[in-house]
Amino acid sequence: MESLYWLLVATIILVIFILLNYNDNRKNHPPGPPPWPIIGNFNLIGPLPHISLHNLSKKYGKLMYLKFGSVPVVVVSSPDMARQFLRTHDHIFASRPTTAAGKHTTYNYRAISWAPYGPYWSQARKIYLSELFSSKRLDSYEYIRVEERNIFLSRLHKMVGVPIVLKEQIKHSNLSMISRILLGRKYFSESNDEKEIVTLKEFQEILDEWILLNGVLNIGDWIPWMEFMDLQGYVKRMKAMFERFDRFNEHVLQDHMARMKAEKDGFVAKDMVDSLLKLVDDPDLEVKLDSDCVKGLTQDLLVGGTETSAPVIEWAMSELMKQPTLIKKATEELDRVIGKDRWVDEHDHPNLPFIDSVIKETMRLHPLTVLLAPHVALHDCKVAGYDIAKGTTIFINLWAMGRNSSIWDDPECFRPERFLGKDIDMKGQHFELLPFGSGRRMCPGYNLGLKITRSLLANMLHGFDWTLPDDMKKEDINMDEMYGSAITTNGNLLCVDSPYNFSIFISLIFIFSGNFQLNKWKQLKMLASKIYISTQKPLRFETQRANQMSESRPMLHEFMKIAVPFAISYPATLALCNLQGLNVVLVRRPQGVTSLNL
Ligand code: HEM
Repeated sequence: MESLYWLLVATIILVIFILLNYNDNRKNHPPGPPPWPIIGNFNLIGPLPHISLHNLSKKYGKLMYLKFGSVPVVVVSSPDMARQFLRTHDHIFASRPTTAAGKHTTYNYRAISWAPYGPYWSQARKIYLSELFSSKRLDSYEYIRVEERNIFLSRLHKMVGVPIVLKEQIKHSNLSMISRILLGRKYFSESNDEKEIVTLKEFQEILDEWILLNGVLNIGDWIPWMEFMDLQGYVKRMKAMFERFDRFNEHVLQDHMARMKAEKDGFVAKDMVDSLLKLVDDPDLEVKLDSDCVKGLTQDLLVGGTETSAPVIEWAMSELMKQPTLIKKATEELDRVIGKDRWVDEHDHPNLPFIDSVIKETMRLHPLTVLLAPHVALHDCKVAGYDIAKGTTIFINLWAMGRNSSIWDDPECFRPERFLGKDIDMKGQHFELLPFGSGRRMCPGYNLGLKITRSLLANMLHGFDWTLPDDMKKEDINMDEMYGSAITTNGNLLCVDSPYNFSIFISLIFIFSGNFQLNKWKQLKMLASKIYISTQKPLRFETQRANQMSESRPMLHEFMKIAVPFAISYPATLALCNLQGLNVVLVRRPQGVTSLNL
């Protein structure tokens, strides 16, 4: 009797499934595996979905049709098909699906990353372009990138010989850079002395959690009637993470609003939040902005600017450490083009084709967003003769495209030389390499992302030798992927070895007049640090008046903290100080001078 009951239930489910799929089955879909009732093809998707989909595409082809739960999904695994979706029919596929992440972690789709295609999204992209990503704006923030780059390099100097998790150091630098550009200053504390609303560690935890939760396959998004159960617990985590993120965003907003209120008509926008706030009452805007929009749009950039370059650089370094000959080639190029007496600047990048090829090769084998961000069809459409229904989610499998042997020779091998002399850029024009996507939804921050990535990677290679910790071999480098909206490694340990390249001398002249309150030792430390993080060019500071002196003191204190260990412990350093008037020359040579000469 009981078995008859279960047979009846199974038959009813089957009939409902057949009826629901009747219309669907009459369509000319791309090939794909047959779906199961309720779960669709979820049974074929493992913990790294891009790899499962890559394996399936070997059987079903470059355009593949699946069901994730009840949602139709098309997976694209070739450049010619990617072109169809991101260029030929871009206007149809420029929207995003509705997801729990969009609702619970981006102020109900007010951040543009999950915003549906439409007036709000297009207005926000225009604001981004004019306020942040235009060449003029990007140039105006170059000084911040240079300052933060130097602080990053000086932090590395301090860590000589100590195994570090590189990714964390780079994220720290990215976060500092992007916070200063967007928020005007860092709103997180880096040491116990500072009191901010979050510590660096807490803020990084929030961002990491955001990245993870915005990339997961949340069952409720695909099987809507199961949404309330939150089977994987992701929605609960989203809400908890968002509460912390919003507390931070709200604090930043209130801080900016207070200045705006205090300065009234004299208020001048100094950063992105200011610019957005000024637009809140703009009657000319097609879609009105409220404070959640300001927070959502700022949050998008904070995440995009912080959680992107770090994994790319970490992948690049992990690959390079496996092939030391590549590091040699990169440093030869840097020595030849940059020389040994300065850091690499942004305007040098066009002259560093090998470094550029390393970045392209990294993005080919380890694209950050392996399946791009999901796109969704706004209308029914035909692509390559197949029917694609309104509401279908499109995944462009960049990971599979990077491993396609009909496009790339020996695709599993990390070989930057393959890009040398080839006209393949990363700006969405060459569909075999789309790390930033292409078309309307392409990453708006690609230029900034590339500037930061190139600059940090080139200077890390230019300024330091890199080794693995003592007990580690090349084979032990962890290349396992951690899934999220950005794919990253587990965080390899690397050692910053000796500072590498600089046989140059640096001269620095401080001329102070008036009474200098700090003792001589502090002065020396200050100098050393200033010299240390300088761009290796002769540098001249003149401070004529006491008030100017006090203005520069906090900055000098900061330098001091950074450089003490370097100045006193680094053998190839000579500092000559004339402490009356503080006239200093510091010389560093790898094989030359061996003591710190006071
Ligand atoms: C190496 C660095 C970066 C990589 C590889 C990268 C990659 C991507 C990709 C693949 C997309 C999705 C494109 C699509 O849906 O077709 C995207 C979107 C986005 N990126 Fe980036 N990105 C980087 C840096 C940045 C930076 C520095 C920012 C901002 C400061 C940023 C902000 C955004 C935003 C706001 C979107 C959403 C755009 C939209 O939906 O219209 N990204 N990024």
